[in-house]
Order: sequence, then structure tokens, then C-alpha cells
Amino acid sequence: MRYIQAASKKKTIQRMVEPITKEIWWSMILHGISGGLIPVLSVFSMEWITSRILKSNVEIGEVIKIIALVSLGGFCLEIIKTQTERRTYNKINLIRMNFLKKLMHKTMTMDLKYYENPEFADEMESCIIAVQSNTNGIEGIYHMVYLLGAKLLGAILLAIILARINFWIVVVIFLSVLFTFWTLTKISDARYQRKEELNQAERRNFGYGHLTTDFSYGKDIRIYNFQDRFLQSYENEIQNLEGIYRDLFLIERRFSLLSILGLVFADLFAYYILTTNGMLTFQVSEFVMYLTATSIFSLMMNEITEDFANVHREFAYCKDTIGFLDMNFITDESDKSYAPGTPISVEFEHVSFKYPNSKKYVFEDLSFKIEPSEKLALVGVNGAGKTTIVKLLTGLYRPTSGRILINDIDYTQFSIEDLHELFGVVFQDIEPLAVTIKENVAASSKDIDGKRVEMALRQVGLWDKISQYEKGIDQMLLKIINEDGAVLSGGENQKLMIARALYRKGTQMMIMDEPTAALDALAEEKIYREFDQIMQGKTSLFISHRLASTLFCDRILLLDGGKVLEEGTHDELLNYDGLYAHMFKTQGKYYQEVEKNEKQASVESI
Ligand SMILES: Nc1ncnc2c1ncn2[C@@H]1O[C@H](COP(=O)(O)OP(=O)(O)OP(=O)(O)O)[C@@H](O)[C@H]1O
Repeated sequence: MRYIQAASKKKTIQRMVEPITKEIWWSMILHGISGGLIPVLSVFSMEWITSRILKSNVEIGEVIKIIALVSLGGFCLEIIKTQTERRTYNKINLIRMNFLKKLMHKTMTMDLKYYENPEFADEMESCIIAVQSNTNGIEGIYHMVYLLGAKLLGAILLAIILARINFWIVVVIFLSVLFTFWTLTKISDARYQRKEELNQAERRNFGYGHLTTDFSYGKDIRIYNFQDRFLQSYENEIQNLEGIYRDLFLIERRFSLLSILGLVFADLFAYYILTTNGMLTFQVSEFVMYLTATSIFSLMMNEITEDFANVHREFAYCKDTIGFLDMNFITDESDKSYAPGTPISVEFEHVSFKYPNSKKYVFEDLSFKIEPSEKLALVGVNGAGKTTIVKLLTGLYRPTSGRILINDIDYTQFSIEDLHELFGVVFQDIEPLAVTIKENVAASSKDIDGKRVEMALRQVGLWDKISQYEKGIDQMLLKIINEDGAVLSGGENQKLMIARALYRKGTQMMIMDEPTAALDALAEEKIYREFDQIMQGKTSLFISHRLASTLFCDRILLLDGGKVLEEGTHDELLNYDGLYAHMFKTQGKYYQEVEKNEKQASVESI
């Protein structure tokens, strides 16, 4: 793998043993002893019962007594075995959930450059596989190892019994089992080697499933007839997966045939020795006992082999998960705190940047400064790099070269938490979370100041709407988790996100990336009018395609070809008569025409 390094065997075992509590260990011992004695009891009971039945003067009462005692013993052992297993099942499940929690934390805190990288996502899939199921991965191994104790003890005791007839029976069965283990590991190794291909195919399959079931794509799929296109692509994905599975199946078929041959040979050998040696030396009851012991031993050894092979298979994924959890995916981590308490200045100093998987630079040698409390508008054509500037400024990505300074200090010196605390950001692709309105605004579930939530909602003009809900700011949003959740419109969501940026106490700079794109003209006009009050004197960066909306800003930067092409106030740039003036006039003409058409339409309708 390129990004994630699997942990060593030793470290993986260490990490997996750490969370096992004393209670689980004791349960395992109790389960192992009770489960291990059951097959031995069955084997001896055959001898006890047969010898009584074959006596010339059969005493039915005695036979029934033995059957009753054996059944009672078996019942007690079975109860201990199943009860200990049941009680421990949930505890093992919790261990897996804790691993999953750590993985979720890692995923949510790692640098965005990993999160946005599909190659990384494919590698991460192997780590997720190990924590998302009860029967596979980490939890699967715990369950299998837990159950193995009983099987191993049973097999050892039976091996001791069988070794009394002929030591070679045990040796041959053991060798055949080793051979089966080898074949099974070959099969699982083949699968593991193709895991990235499989993950990639599964990710794309999931992607198509998501596309067709996520209702936000529903309208476009129907209107633009994407159905055939998606079904065709999905068909290709099925064929791709089928190809991989076919290759794996061929390997599986070859090795499983070999393993079956090994097992048949071992069984034939054991029964041969038993019949040739045993029939001459043993009584019938002993013979029955050894016959039963041989078949149970052979079955148990097969089960044990399969369990070991499964543990071997799943362990490979666990090594990836532990490796992932132990690795650091946060760059330039500093624990130095920083809380200036006043509006900040921001400076890009000869910054060059390209995305990790890309050869093309978005900027080369970009320099500009935003003074404390200054309101700067950033404009430019699509793809000019405006959002990338926000990602760099907020530390979601770091410059490839050059420095970003906050209050003249290199921002890599501050802890990422403190850096994030400085910014109230509203991105263009906004999505509220499926929690209450107040949690959405406060971005927290604890210590929420209801008054501040209300004030922020009033400032963005959303209070009238929210106060109409019976539960007010305690109303849940979205229907994914709560079917009574409220669904806000695109513009209302955008207002909610602005309210979130305003709520934060530590915010010293407001960043608005197309914050009004989904707002209606009245709401947009109101927000601009009240922008000074909304921004509360904070340093502000405002990105918008509607150039008229930049009028209230102190300065405008026009970004083009990875450089600052023009810079100045709105009037200065109009006088300069460059690209900004051209864009503004074109937009102005468009808006004037729309306005003219609307007026004409209303006159005609009268
Ligand atoms: N995660 C990414 N990986 C690789 N390239 C990216 C990534 N995100 C953006 N880009 C590329 O970086 C360039 C700048 O993108 P950015 O989103 O910053 O532009 P923008 O000016 O905000 O565009 P718009 O006005 O359309 O929102 C684009 O060429 C885009 O394709």
C-alpha cells in the first residue's frame, strides 16, 4: 500500500490483547474447559454404555442411570459453555465498537488531503472492513479465538486418547490438517493481494448505489435521463467484479481440491489403523469408543484448521487497521496555543500550491495581505482557486511552498484546533447535520448558549422561521435520523451556516465562500445591508461571483491564472477598466436586461 503501512504482527496482537478485560479472560477459560470436556464425555459415554449393553446379563436400570448421568453432565457443561459465551458476546462487540470509534476519530481529524484522495480511500477501506462486522475482522478474530480454546482442549484430550492405540493416527491427522491450513492460507492470501482492486470495485459499486438512492440526485437523473448511463456503468462494474471473483474462484478450487484429498487420506489412514490394530486387541466397547474418538477428532481438527485459516485471513486486515490507527495523518502538528482575541491580519507570502495528486499548480508565488478588520472580496472565474485559498488559510491544506502568516506569525506554529477557532467559515457546498437547530448553530452538543443561538439566527433573518417550530431551536433537522426532522431550503441552510459562523466566540475572521448563492434577492440584499453589523468588525474574506455584492468590501482582489491580476476598490477597478470592469459591466448588463424584461412583463400583464 502507498499511504497506509500495516502494523507488525507483534504490535497488532498487542493492540488486540490490550482491551481484553479480566472478566473476558476468565470467561474464556471457563468456556474452554467446559467446551473441551464435552467431546471427551461423549467418547467415554460410548464406551460406558456399549460395555453395559454388551454384558451377557444386561441391567437396563444401570444403562439408564449412566445415560442419565452422562446427559446431566453434558447438559451442565453445555449450559456453562453457552452462558459464558452469550455473556461475553456483547463485551467483545463493544471492543470492536471502540476500535471503530478510534477509526472514526482518525478519519475525522486527518488532513483533508488524505480524506479527498480516492487512492487513500481505497486503502482505508481495508481498515474499515476490519471493524465494521460482527463476524469478520477484529470482532471475528475475538469470537474465533474465544471459541478455539474449547476446541483445542477437546482435540488435545482426544489426541491423548487416540495416541494410546497408535501415535501415528494423531500424527497423520495433524499433518493433513497442517496441509489444509496451508491451502486455506493460500486462498486467503490471494484474496488479500487483490484487496485494493476489490475495494476500488466495491467503492464504485457503493457510489452507484448512493447515486441512485440519494434523493438530491433524483431530479437530474430523471430530467437528463441518466438512468441508462448509470445502469450501463453499473453493469461494467458488475463484470469487473465478476472477473476478479472468477480469478479468485479458480485459485480457491485448486487449493480446496488439494485440501480435501489430504483430509480423505488422513481419515482413511486413521480408520485403517483402527480396524487392523484395534479389532484384534480391543473389546467391542473400546473399539466403538476409539472409532467415535477418531471421527470427532478428525472433525474437530478440521474446524480448528478452518478457524486458524480464518484468523490468518482476518488478521491481515487487522494489521492494516492497527497500522492506520498508529500512523499520523496530521501534518505540521503543533501544540502551541494561540488566541489573539481581536480581529487578525492574514498574509500569503510567496505561496505556491498544487493538490497532492495533481501535477498542475493552482498558484505559484502568490502574495497578498488582509489587514485586521479589513473586508476583502476575492473574485475570479470558475476554477481560479478561490476556495483553495480558503482551504489553505484554514489549514485544511498546507502550502506546497511559501508561508501563511497570521498577525505576522507563521501559522504552522499554532495548534490546528486554535487555528480553526479563529475562523468562522461558510462554504458554498453546505449541508446541515442531522442534529437539533441549536446544535447545528453552536456546532456542539454541550454548553449551548440559547440566547446567542437566537441572536445569531436573528442576525441572518432566520429567527421568524425557527420560532414557528413547536420545539424552536430544539427542533431536529433532516429526516435521516429523525422522521420528524425539519428540512430547510437551500437558502435557509446557507443562513443557518452563517449563523454558525457568527455564534463562535473565538472567531476573529469571517470567511464567506459564495454565502449568498442560494439566497433570494431580498435575503441577499438584507445580508449585504447588515453585513457590517453581521461581521461585527471582524476581518472578513468574501468570495462571490455576483460582483455587485462586493461593493461593501474595502478592497477587491481579482484572481486569474494563479495570480492576483487586479487589486483595488470597486471604483478603482472600474476606472482601471480591466477584466474586473469587463466582468462587472457584462453582469450589470445582464441584470439590467433581466430587470427590464421583468418590468415589461408586468406592464403587459396589466
Ligand atoms: N481536491 C482537489 N484535488 C485536485 N484538484 C482540485 C481539488 N479541488 C480543486 N481542485 C482544482 O483546483 C483548482 C481551483 O479550484 P477551486 O475550487 O479553488 O476554484 P474556485 O475559484 O473556488 O472555483 P469556483 O468559482 O468554481 O468555485 C481547479 O482547477 C480544481 O479543479
